[in-house]
Amino acid sequence: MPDHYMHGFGNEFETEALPGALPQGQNSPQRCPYGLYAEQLSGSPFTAPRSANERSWLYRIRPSVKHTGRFARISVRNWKTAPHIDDHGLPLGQLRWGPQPIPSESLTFVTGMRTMTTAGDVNTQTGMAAHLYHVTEDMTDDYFYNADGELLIAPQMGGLDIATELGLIAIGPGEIAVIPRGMKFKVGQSDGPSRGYVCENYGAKFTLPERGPIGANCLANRRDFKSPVAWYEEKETPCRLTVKWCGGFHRTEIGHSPLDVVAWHGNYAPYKYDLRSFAPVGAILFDHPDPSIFTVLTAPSGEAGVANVDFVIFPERWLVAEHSFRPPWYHVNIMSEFMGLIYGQYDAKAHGFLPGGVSLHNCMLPHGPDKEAFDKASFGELKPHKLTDSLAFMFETRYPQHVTEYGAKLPTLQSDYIDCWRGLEKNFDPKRREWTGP
Ligand SMILES: O=C(O)Cc1cc(O)ccc1O
Repeated sequence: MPDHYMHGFGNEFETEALPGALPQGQNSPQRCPYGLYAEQLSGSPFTAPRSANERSWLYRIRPSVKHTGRFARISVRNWKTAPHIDDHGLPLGQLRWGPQPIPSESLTFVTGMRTMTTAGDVNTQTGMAAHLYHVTEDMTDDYFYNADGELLIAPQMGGLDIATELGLIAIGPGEIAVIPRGMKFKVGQSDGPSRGYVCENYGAKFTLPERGPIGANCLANRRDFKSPVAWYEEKETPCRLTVKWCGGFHRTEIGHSPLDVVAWHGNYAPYKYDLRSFAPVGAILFDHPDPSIFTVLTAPSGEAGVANVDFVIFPERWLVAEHSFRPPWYHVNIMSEFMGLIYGQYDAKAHGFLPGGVSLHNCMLPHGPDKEAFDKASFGELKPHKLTDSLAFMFETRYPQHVTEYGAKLPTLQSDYIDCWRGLEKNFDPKRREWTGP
């Protein structure tokens, strides 16, 4: 199959599904080719600095005003939006959930969204929500857009075909897609039921982190991001468009597909990225560096170095550090960490943290390797070791993450999670500086 993507991050792309559909030399000609309508989709205010200014020009069969009619409010039960604090009574604690079985009921990407945590406030465009999704039904005539934020989608099981206004994106486990705020799309399954994780980012868009002294290469390289070429659906049959707006869901009935963009140019576009193309940089002599070295994408908050949300991965890599405790160290921090596992095992928790599961280490709650990982790392031979079959990730935000009622009541919540640290004993002996074991 030909690669129907254009490579690069934040590029100024140009693409047309019909030859000559893209107006030449101007954005808004008196009459567009093929009788198309010109429309600008702005992801930033007009006046945002050039480096953060994002907009695309869409040449479409009908303007978006024809893709919305009168709205009716609908309920999408388990998709919650910050500020949202449920009174479920779950006490403070480090939390972990096992994976959930794929439900037997019919669920689309929208109705199958289950919010685990919310943080910040959608009304001030700060914060995020962490969701789990289950898809068992395609959104054939159902379309959706999210005015509340962009969606970072990370399948854990089964693939997704995402048809967006700007083109088609296919992703599977190990890949992510990011759908910008305000972009219409629908989701189908590519190989049976799918489940995975979503970060809904209410804040400034995800961008690539600065590399500082690392230089011009490694981590997530721009060329590995892919945006789709133009594609359109000319469908003149009843369709529904659902809009999520400040936490509410609103539906409108239309007589055609809203995915009718025949050509587009600009830098406000959906994209996909294969997490296995991330080039990790790490400790090649000693110690365990801060996990920020594995930041794939960061959504800044306006305060330097303080992310609205970071998307961090823990990929396959070589562990070579000498005389060092190699797994994550014990940690108490201001940021709130939602973690998921796409496949394999995570080195700080070989058991209990399972693919499709979740752990939540909220603001200023201690966490770190379990007893088993501590013992292995403290007494294992420190020869070079390749960490294989492992892909975990973290949505890390400056805002505390509030667990929803749904998350609090899930039967997969592991009430014994705290016990993974129970076996950590007092080893301190003021008379013995060299500690060789219990
Ligand atoms: O395992 C975790 O919970 C996340 C984590 C990873 C790491 O490399 C260092 C600290 C940390 O909290």
